Amino acid sequence: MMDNSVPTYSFGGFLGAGKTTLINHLLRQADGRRFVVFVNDFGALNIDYDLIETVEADRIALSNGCVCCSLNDDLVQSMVEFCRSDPPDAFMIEASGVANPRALDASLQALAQAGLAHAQSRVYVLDADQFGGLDYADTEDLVDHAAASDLVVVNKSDLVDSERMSEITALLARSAPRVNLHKTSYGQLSFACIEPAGLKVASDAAPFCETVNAEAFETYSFDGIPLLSQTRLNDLADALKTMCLRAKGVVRLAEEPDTAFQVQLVGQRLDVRPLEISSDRSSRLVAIGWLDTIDPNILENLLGIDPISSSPHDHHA
Ligand SMILES: Nc1nc2c(ncn2[C@@H]2O[C@H](COP(=O)(O)OP(=O)(O)OP(=O)(O)O)[C@@H](O)[C@H]2O)c(=O)[nH]1
Repeated sequence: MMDNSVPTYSFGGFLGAGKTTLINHLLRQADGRRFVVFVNDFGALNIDYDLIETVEADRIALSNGCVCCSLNDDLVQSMVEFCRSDPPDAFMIEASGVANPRALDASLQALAQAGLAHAQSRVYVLDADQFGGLDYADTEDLVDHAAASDLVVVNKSDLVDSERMSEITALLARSAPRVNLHKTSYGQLSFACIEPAGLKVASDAAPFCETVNAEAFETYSFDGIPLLSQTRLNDLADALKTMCLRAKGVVRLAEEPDTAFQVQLVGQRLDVRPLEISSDRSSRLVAIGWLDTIDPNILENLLGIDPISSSPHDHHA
């Protein structure tokens, strides 16, 4: 029975660590296999959905909640439907950047018992540049989440020197000795590395645990943003840097209205570049921060519209 069940790869990691980038890199190695990718964005708009490349993959968006709690049932139901009607070669689940990776374990165990799908490997992406920049308790959380995975991908190696990278890998080796480690830049990892056969260490089965700190975050989502001048975009970037942990979206500039630009902010690092994947969707932005750090009036004024939704994380464990 297990033979027919669909292998499932799950991807966790803090806001902006590089989960989507890694998944896209892995999808480019699909080699004829059909993947169904579940993308869970934190916020009412699923920006990642547009950023996942879909050469041979189906994308399913799970928005406005978190697979760690409120969306778990939606995810399981959708996986069951695929397994019964049109099973893919594999599932990939990108958890939102605020999810505890353990929260998927119970669902995957239930699907395995039903002979439908099973956890193939649990991948955790760590941002080498941001790691340690959060406060102590949050850094502990990341290490704890990493320890609950089979494989930790220490990403953004291009942004840190070798000494810093060695400190991070030494810390992980001490705190999470039973996970496999890979260092990457832009998620450039061979698919073979995430296969069980590619894992050198057999990790402990992580106990299911309901602790998530997701309610510590708030998010504001804006849809239908009018054309922005370059100056307005610069002011927006400055405001986001002071208030947010993470922002992402697609905007259009008055100076170049036919080009959609993707906006990516992780910590203080801002990246604005033309969107490679064509999108006819409206201009959108999601801003995520710690609770009570975002002033929505400032964003409303800069964007010229009200948020379509704002929420502290709606946490129902
Ligand atoms: N310099 C550098 N930037 C990277 C690397 N990997 C990803 N990025 C950039 O970091 C930003 C966030 O990457 P994503 O792949 O969207 O991160 P994510 O974990 O999916 O983000 P959330 O789902 O919002 O939590 C984007 O601007 C990426 O281009 C890397 O290795 N080096």
